[in-house]
Amino acid sequence: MAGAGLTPLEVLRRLDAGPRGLVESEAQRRLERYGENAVLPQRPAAWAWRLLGTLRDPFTAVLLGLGVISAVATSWNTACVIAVLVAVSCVLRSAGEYRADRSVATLRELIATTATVQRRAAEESAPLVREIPVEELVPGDVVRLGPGDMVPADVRLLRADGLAVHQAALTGESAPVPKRVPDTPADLARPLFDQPHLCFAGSSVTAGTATAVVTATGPGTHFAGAHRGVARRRTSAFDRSVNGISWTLIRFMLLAAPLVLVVNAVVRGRGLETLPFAVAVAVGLTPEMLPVIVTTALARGAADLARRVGVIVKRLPALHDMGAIDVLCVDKTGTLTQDQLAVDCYLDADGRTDPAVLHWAAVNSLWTIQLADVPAPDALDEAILLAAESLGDTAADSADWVASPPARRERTVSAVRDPAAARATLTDVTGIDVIPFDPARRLVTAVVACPGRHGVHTLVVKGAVEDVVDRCALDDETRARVLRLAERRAADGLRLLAVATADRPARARPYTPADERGLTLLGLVGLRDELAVTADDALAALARRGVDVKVLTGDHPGTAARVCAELGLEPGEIVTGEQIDQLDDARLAQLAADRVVFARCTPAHKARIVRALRRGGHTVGFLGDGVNDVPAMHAADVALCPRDAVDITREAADVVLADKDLTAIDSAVASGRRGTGNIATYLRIAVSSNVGNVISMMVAGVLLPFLPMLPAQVLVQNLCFDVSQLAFAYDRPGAADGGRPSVLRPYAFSRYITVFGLINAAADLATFAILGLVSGGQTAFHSGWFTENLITQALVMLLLRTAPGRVPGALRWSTGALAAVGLLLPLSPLGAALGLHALPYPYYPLLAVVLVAYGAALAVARRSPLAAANGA
Ligand SMILES: Nc1ncnc2c1ncn2[C@@H]1O[C@H](COP(=O)(O)OP(=O)(O)OP(=O)(O)O)[C@@H](O)[C@H]1O
Repeated sequence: MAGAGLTPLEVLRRLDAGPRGLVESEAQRRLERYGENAVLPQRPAAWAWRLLGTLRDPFTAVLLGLGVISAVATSWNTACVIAVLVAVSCVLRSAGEYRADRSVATLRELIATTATVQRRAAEESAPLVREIPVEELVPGDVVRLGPGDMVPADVRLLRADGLAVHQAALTGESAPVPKRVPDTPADLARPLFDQPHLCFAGSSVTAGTATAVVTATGPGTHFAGAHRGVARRRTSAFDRSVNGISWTLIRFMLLAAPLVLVVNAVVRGRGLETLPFAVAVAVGLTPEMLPVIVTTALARGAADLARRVGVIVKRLPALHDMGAIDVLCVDKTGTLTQDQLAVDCYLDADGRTDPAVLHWAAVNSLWTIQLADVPAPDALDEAILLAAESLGDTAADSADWVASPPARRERTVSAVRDPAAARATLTDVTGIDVIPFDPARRLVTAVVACPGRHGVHTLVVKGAVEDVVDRCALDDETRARVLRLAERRAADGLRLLAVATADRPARARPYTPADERGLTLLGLVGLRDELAVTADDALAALARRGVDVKVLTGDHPGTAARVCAELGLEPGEIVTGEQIDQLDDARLAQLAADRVVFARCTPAHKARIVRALRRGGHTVGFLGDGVNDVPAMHAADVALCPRDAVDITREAADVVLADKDLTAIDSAVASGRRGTGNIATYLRIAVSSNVGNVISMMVAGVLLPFLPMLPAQVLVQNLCFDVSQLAFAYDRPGAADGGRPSVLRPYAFSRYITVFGLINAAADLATFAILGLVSGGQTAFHSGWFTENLITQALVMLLLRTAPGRVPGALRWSTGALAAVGLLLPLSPLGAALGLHALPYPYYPLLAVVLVAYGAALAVARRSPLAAANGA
């Protein structure tokens, strides 16, 4: 970054900006000059690129390879039909992807990230802090950063308190990096990303707060310059199942061609002239419409979810993963509870009501909000200030900051902007410093000066009871008594904080966590957090769908247990963060699978539990709303958050829920299962028919003195079948499919296609027998088998759907058309060009008999356990 060694003032001067922020009209001019602050270009890819992109698909690559082999063997017919096949599948796929991308982009706009910026209406006006879309930021803007914010552009810090940022997307380093405004000139020998006073677009704030000036936006940022794109994702359930099955099929295809060659050579003594036929058989096995079906089925599901329940799916494969989850981990606060807290009690160490405890908690809250420049105050601090005000506590007069939303945020920010005004409301203490809240320490400390106590600074600490008590000078008995008191109150479902203070000689040096020692315990504050209204219904619905819910919280075990019990979730024995630290990965995997509630978890604990569950073979979703949930969200197969979660959480989420309505999760799971059900139906039907055909071709190749079907006929039949199967993207899978997690399992899938493939081959062989009876000629054989093949495939599409009920219109039309092509094409001039012709009349009633028998066999096999193990 040019100017890394400049002082803040020099940077501001160079940017022609000031610490009070830009004037709106100037910001507008700069926006026109520098363009939008979009780190990653949002422009849709051009058609040509989109088409070329579809060639990267493994099925297409194999088809192209087979086309090249055909061309080399001068089998131009086969090569041409393969080229048409590839072209049709690429055009359909890129059209489907274009539509899907457009609808996902529209949905993403609904959850666009904002930045907190300080600007002025006119040169002489007071600065106003407000939220603007990130794209509207310009160089010279003064921005506020707080926990959970994405760093919206490259910035230079003007002020920072306990700031730590996660810049893995830029440096690959997973631990948060502390950032501050150094007292001494910058050390230019340090790498740019290690400079303490610079933060970069693409990183996010994990703790602390800051005010900073924007130095570069959009394409000018280091993130855009490095072309790193978004951080690499872990392999998801989608990758494992759909891609796993694709590769199984590709291996199968690559085996089929040599097998046909060998069988024909050994049995019939045929040489390389069988090559085009062998290639056609391999092509016939390819479910080349799979990518089109996947995109269409998932995009339809995502659009439907957004319309019906306001759920936004940011990545289409995540919808498949929603259908696959069998474990959903949720944090407690703000997810199962409303995070709208109210103070219930304030007690001294002996459990007696003591207003002084609330007073000091309020001092901590007030100065935390003030000094830490938080973009939005914590619900917990708001509740404490409100309670202190109702108690008439002078220190909390400024609880008038806490107005009802949405005015709340605006008012808080303007109060922060004018510290003199805020200080006037505080009659007794003055804030000096703050050590912001950190979910790993579970504490926040405000350092204040009390009137009449010159030369003394008072540390006011509030936080999780165990963590505060650990830092207090207490004898064992008092310590045990306080912890017992906390346990009793937590069992009532209260969220508890301990409050402690300590005096230190006044100093100019900043305070650090090392100063939080030898404290004097004042007592406990208990807060009540109402349950989310939809939480119990949502948990019950998930249980019905076979999804286990686990609660991973930073809160007290007692509070977590009580909340779960109230929601009808049996908490069982609770595991704490401390216990997790004692376990190796294997034991944690076992424990994670068995237990329901995990309390006193740090962000790292939550991520470890999710990883352990995944290693144990579970497909795991994580629903969280706070910055402390982000590592676990990254570790999960699919990450969910409510729409009002902090920026970084929304950025990490794959699925964003409308508001806090948790029942929407059930709709997303159902929709994911529907999409996967349709994909599985396509795969089952396409592949079992194809496998049946390959078996028949092998047998016919051995029995007949000629090729059972010409290569071009195989390929045309395949094309018709593929196109008709696109209708599966619009199918409604059976109700039973929604009752359990839907994962495409290659092994169960292989068994299914073998059984139904054999039934299909049996129908083909019966047809061969009829054809031998009515006409022994090669052309009649080809035509007869062509017709039978398309009609049996239409039949299989109708009979092997998972929902035996009403057939949707798209499927009725496509199967009707497929059967019609099978019957009529041999009679048409196009059929003649393909080497097909009309069949002798006795063939048709005999074919009808085969079709009825085939239908009956399918209906019987469908009810067998083999059909239940359908791979999805
Ligand atoms: N603003 C705060 N000031 C002081 N202590 C806090 C504050 N916020 C949380 N704590 C303490 O830290 C603990 C952990 O908080 P954290 O935010 O990690 O999780 P949580 O909000 O309790 O639960 P969940 O993980 O379910 O969201 C809390 O239980 C509380 O004791």
